[in-house]
Amino acid sequence: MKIAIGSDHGGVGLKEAVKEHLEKKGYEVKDFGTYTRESCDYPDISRAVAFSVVKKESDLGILVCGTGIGIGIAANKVKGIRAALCHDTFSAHASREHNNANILTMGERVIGQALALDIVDTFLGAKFEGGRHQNRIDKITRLEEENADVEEEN
Ligand SMILES: O=C(CO)[C@H](O)[C@H](O)COP(=O)(O)O
Repeated sequence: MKIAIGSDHGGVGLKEAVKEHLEKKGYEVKDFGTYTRESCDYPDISRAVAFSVVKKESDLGILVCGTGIGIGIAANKVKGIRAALCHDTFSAHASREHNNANILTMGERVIGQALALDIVDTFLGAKFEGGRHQNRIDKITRLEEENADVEEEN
């Protein structure tokens, strides 16, 4: 399985830990940066990881910033992305099983590394259940189309 990862300066420590963890487990990891604590803008990283996922170059993505919030908000602007902020394992498996999330986001300034790695394992190990949840995902997808219609009207 190919996993795209990325972070801003506020999440680079946890991103590096996630990368090492995944590589040890045999995942193919595509790292979109950043690589240092030098300040950068998280939407640039969201864009790179989200595009890798929607273009199917990667199966799933993992994004880390200080809180996990901004980097997820930006990723969710990309059509086809369902980024889920998870700081507990219940949310991590539910985000896959119910929401078919394709990007996990976390905040390095919020949770410890051991919990974060459990969340990563839980997210990657869970599967979308389909059924009634597929109808809801289809409605989310239709919202993206409606947004495009609104843009055309203006
Ligand atoms: O969590 C974040 C976005 O949601 C960023 O990591 C955070 O805003 C960066 O802050 P600063 O520039 O003060 O280091």
